[in-house]
Amino acid sequence: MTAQFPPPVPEAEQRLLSHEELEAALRDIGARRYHNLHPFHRLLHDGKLSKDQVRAWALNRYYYQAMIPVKDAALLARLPDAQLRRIWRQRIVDHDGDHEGDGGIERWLKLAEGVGFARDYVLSTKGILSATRFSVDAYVHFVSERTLLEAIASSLTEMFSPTIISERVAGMLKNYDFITKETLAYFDKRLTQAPRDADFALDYVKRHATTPEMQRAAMDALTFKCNVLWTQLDALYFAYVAPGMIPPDAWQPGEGLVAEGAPAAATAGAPAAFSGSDVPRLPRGVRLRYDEVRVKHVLLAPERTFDLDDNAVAVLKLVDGQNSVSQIARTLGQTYDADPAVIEADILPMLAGLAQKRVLER
Ligand SMILES: O=C(O)c1cc(C(=O)O)c2c(n1)C(=O)C(=O)c1cc(C(=O)O)[nH]c1-2
Repeated sequence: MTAQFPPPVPEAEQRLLSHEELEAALRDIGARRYHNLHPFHRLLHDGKLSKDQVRAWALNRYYYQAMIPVKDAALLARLPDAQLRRIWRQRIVDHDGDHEGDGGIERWLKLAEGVGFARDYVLSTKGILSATRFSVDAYVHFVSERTLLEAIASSLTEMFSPTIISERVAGMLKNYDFITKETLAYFDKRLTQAPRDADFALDYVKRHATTPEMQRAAMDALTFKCNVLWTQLDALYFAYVAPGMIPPDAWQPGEGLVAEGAPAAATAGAPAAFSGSDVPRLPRGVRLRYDEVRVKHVLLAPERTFDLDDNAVAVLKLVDGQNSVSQIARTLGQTYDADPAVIEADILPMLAGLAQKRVLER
């Protein structure tokens, strides 16, 4: 196939834009490509996502938050003068805080805990989508490798973030009963931090993009960054909305959560009791198997085997990640001609016991 010649660059794009024209061109990029336009955000803000889909967003976005100060440290290291470094270092403080328990990363962890995650699971980043990692890492590399002007221009998406943040906070509070103001506290500070940062970066770009090529490079950097944000939402949509193809090793609903009703301090310890509406499932790597030698069913977990009594086997055969505890009890009630309520009362402690041994989750 023959490559097409690139279209000739229109005259207007080759001349130096005034500061106002440059700002208008940058804003136009945001108006067409910022992630407020992405269908995943529309669903998120309009209350159309399930709790698990909101969890997937919170979990993946943690990686972005965690890497922002790494990106800013890479940029800081390239700034040639003390005054610029003094200004830029505030961004690192905003995210890392001045002491333990402070800062944006900590507040994002609170958000993730607020939707049910165990802190250690979020910190491990093991459940995030590869596409999240790729895009965020691409941002860090871009800032490390491109010109300072491009690195600073790539942060200009923040010009558009106060609008999306206000819309998101209002929409999520209105539409999800599991979201509280405390859960979303992360965004409070961003409403003042983002405009401050964006104003500085915009001023820098206007003053330092002194040729048409440099202005074009700044616009391309902002476009790149819009794509960094957009790609993360594409991946979330594909995995958790439609077609719902969760890649191997990425977070599966039910994983990494603190059992509902359990106090936060018990995070790393035992999961709390199940209720009838919970949908139990076997964690990744755990399987129900018939052991030919022992002539009985066992639960196979990595490097462990659990013996099961007949009742547990009957229940576990119905654990498929779809049936709730009450549905399982009803099916068993029909099979054994017994009262489902009595069965449910019997199996709830059994399920909690299995969860305690980490061979069952919801
Ligand atoms: O909630 C959002 O939609 C959103 C967007 C952006 C952005 O536009 O890059 C940032 C943030 N939040 C944010 O919280 C944040 O700390 C941040 C830092 C940066 C950056 O590029 O340095 N962008 C953003």
